[in-house]
Amino acid sequence: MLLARGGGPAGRASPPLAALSQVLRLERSRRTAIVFPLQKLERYLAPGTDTAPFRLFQPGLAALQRSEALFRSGRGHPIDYVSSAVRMDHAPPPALPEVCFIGRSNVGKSSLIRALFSLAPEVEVRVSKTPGHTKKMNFFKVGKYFTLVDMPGYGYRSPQDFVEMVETYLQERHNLKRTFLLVDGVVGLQKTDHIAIEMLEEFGIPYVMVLTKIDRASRGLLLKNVLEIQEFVKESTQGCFPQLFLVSSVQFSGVHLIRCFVAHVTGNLPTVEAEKTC
Ligand SMILES: Nc1nc2c(ncn2[C@@H]2O[C@H](COP(=O)(O)OP(=O)(O)OP(=O)(O)O)[C@@H](O)[C@H]2O)c(=O)[nH]1
Ligand SMILES: [Mg+2]
Repeated sequence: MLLARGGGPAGRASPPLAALSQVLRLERSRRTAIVFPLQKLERYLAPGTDTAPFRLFQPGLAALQRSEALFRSGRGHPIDYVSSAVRMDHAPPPALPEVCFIGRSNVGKSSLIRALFSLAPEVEVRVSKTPGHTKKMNFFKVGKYFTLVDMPGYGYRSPQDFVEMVETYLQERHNLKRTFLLVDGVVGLQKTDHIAIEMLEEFGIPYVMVLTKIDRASRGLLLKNVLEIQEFVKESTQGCFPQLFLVSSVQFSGVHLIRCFVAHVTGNLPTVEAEKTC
């Protein structure tokens, strides 16, 4: 596997904590909060709470570093926006393993993708305060390893052809390895999220839930939402990975772990490494 090193072109600097080397300089507890935000919550749970799903995917430093290298552009390892599509026949050929990010308008899909790509500053990912900003499926190519798709949001001000566009994509995209369903960490699961979950379940598409904007939720609220969703996933879903992922695209918490999970599900990380613990 190619491990590209070095930064992108001069110009935009990477945000603090975008690179593991920056995180490793923090003291231990703060480091855990950034790399494994879900584990950080563990100590506030009542004794006897089932925390096994908190640690299903718990990569070691080598795996985290290997994944980060994939997300760092460099000579011989370009990371590029490829194209936007509203119809499947406009999508790029399904040549590489792919992951996509779906969720309600404004939940933070584009922001998370921007954070994932922060070590490739030449890649532009647009975010906006206004819901309904992303109107097309935006495809990004990470070297010769995988593609990543930023989807328009559902719910408020979603594009009219959303249902047709996204449903068709999910049903037809054979190289799709995992769907990341983003849920707002402050408000928890909403009615429209349940509709999306039903659709993923019905199509038999493997997915994983990501709680976003955790910097905005109090610890109590976050715990409540995490436990509720975890229970729901256990009792009512088949295709959802039992471990929730928590992210703040502003503070960078959870972003390194998602890079690693993307590398893992697209077959770019040896299984043994993904299973090793820190
Ligand atoms: N505090 C905080 N704000 C965030 C975070 N992620 C996104 N936001 C803000 O939420 C708003 C929406 O973010 P986007 O990333 O554009 O959301 P989206 O899901 O792509 O929205 P659509 O394209 O409209 O579907 C922006 O104002 C972001 O700055 C986060 O982790 N923390
Ligand atoms: Mg967007």
